[in-house]
Amino acid sequence: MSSNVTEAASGPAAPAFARWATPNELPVIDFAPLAGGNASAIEAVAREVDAACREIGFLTVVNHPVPAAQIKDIFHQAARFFALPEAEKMKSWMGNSRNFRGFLPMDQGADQRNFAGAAVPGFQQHITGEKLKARKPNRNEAFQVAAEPAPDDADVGAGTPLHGPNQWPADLPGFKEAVLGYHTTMVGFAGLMASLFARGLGMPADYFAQFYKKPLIQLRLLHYLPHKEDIDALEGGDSRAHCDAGGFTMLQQDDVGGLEIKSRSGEWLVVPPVENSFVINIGDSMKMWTNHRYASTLHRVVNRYGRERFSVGVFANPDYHTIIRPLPTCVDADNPPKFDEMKSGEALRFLYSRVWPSAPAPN
Ligand SMILES: O=C(O)CCC(=O)C(=O)O
Ligand SMILES: [Fe+2]
Repeated sequence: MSSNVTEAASGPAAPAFARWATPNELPVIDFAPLAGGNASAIEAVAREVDAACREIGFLTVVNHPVPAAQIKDIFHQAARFFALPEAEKMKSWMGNSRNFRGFLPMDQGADQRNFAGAAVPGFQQHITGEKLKARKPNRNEAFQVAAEPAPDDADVGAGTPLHGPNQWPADLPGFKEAVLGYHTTMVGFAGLMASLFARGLGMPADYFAQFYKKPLIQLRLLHYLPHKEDIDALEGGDSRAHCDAGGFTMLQQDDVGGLEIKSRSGEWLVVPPVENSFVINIGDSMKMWTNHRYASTLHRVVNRYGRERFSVGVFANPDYHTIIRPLPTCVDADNPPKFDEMKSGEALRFLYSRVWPSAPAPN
């Protein structure tokens, strides 16, 4: 694994069809100063994060609080799960869930009969209208979970969308515990990120906490085979390039590489794998919250590297009932509000039901 970005930036593997992002384009931000609790050091980190979010909406974080052993283990768990026979994996098929939990096989899309939720102007524009019809499913297999609800969960009882059970493989000892353990750790890290965003946006550090009380934070294990098709097929109307939908994403990719982000000038930049780092990116919900001050940047994965690739994404979505309105610090005479309000849960349902399979809702 590359030990630093400079090495990756000048490494021999730079593909001809895209190029490595440089640290100027994709900042590498050191979180070590946060550990000391020094107020001005925290502000300085928040300002760096803020600048990256305004500019490209992606950043690489080193010296983050997630234990290296836990990261190693989640990749181990992902490899165990995806190595199961297809029939075993299909026992936890996402299409059996109404909450978009479970196994998503390669190349599988949604069923139009399950489309739900309402479109919001400015949100998930890569799937609105005709673009959705031209879009092919992703060429990866995935396994998705969210928080495990308590037996007496009020939202599950009330039938609130996106709340419900996970689907676990029957015969994979320790898998459920490890995956939920990683989820719990990442909920903590998401809280830290949210406090940095709030500081950078001139809001109280705990501002977002009120919207992350029972957050719909998803964990997605991903497995990609080497890409054989013509790469140009990913560029046009049928691109699987996308902007993330929720607040922000916290990603682990292995040392294969393959995550590419579209620069403002229209170039595809490869995100260099940096050992023990997280890639953090802004999703459409945070773009909306910040009245488009923060960039939600188009990205895709193309595994051009001849070996299988694993990644683990954590999607920090707020509580279902969150109403997103432009933050007061992001609105002024030069930046009038770009929208009135957005119902977070319904907006996420709009996306999920269009890209993933689902069991039909009860009548
Ligand atoms: O696998 C990756 O590196 C990124 C995956 C991704 O963009 C997503 O699942 O939203
Ligand atoms: Fe993404």
